[in-house]
Amino acid sequence: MGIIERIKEIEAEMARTQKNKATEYHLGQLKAKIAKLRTQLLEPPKGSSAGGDGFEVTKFGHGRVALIGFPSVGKSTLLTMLTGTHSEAASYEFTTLTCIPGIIHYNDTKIQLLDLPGIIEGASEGKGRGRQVIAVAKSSDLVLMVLDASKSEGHRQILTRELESVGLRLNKRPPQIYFKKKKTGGISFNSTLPLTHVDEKLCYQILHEYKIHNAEVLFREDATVDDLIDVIEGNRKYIKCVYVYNKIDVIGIDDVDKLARRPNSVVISCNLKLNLDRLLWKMWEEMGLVRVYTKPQGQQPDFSDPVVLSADRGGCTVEDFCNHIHRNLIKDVKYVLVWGTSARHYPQHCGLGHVLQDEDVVQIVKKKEKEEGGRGRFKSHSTAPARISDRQKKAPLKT
Ligand SMILES: Nc1nc2c(ncn2[C@@H]2O[C@H](COP(=O)(O)OP(=O)(O)OP(=O)(O)O)[C@@H](O)[C@H]2O)c(=O)[nH]1
Ligand SMILES: [K+]
Ligand SMILES: [Mg+2]
Repeated sequence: MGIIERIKEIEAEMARTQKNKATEYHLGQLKAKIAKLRTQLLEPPKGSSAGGDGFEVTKFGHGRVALIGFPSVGKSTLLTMLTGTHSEAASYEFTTLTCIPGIIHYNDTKIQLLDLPGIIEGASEGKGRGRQVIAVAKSSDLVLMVLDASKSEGHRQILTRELESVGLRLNKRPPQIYFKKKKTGGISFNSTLPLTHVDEKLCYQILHEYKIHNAEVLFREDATVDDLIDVIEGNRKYIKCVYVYNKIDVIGIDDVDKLARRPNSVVISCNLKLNLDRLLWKMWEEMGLVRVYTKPQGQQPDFSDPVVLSADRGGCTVEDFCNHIHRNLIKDVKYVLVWGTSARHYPQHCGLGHVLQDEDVVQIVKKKEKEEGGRGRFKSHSTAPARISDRQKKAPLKT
């Protein structure tokens, strides 16, 4: 029996099983069995080469965004509108067959947008090009789930399920469960609060299913069995997702209004060029990019060329910023001067641990500069940056 058939069989058994206190342990065990099989399913078949199907696109820019959706919802039309790169669009399904990259220039940053083939129910099991598409989604910083505003809401659920079943978690944070495998000592199970979904016995049973007999488990929130399995599997990918309802030109205003009010959703029409600026803004917000402008001593910063940091990718501290410029820079840094929203006063003298915010301006003061020149600390940074964003204007500038 193949893996997919085994998953189907266990799912059928779960559907047959009544949910109550007595069956809770059995159901938990079945869930763990399915999770293990799904992980097996994700492993590339032996002897298969990774290349050749047109899906390998090199990462480019400051972030990667993937367009995921059913066929003919308007993904390619959207890529063409936002990036200027042409991607074939047509009224028949599966027009797009590979991964097509484009670049969005926004707020002095470059964001890679990827057009992908449509996916259908069963994609996670290999239907269509589902597996490849989902692999690209996993490599992204943000998923734009494109939906046809005139079609049923069921599409969103089906897509979410497909992505979930291969370990993608949309708009969720990792469960607050500490889990560490040990060599000896048995299983220690603790929680910092009363638990309503999982007890010690259930936890043991799940761990047993994974043949784990020595481990430390600490629940820091009232997590579920599924959360526990996610933590044990350890290969889950937590990605932000914006739901993009396209084709609002073909539905009534009341329906548009309802969709627009859903969380993490943006309504657009590619045909009428409606609300695309709002979509870009939302995309930018969700990516959480932090632009930092470097100010050479005595000069103005180059406001067209920021160092772009992100909490998800490497962090936003002064140390991350320095490492971004040059890997050996850090040992020469004495302190930095910061102008911008992260600074309490302008300029603020900050150490390596200081967390920078979007549109901060940073001047690096090196150890030897001070020693060699013997210049006064305050004279050396006498020029304040000329362009300061509206948010930064709230505090006065030192010159
Ligand atoms: N009414 C309306 N039609 C649209 C809109 N955007 C795209 N379309 C049409 O929808 C059809 C499908 O568009 P595509 O961009 O090819 O859709 P896709 O999601 O890339 O499709 P596949 O590549 O086949 O998965 C085309 O006929 C588009 O002209 C829109 O805002 N409103
Ligand atoms: K199409
Ligand atoms: Mg397409």
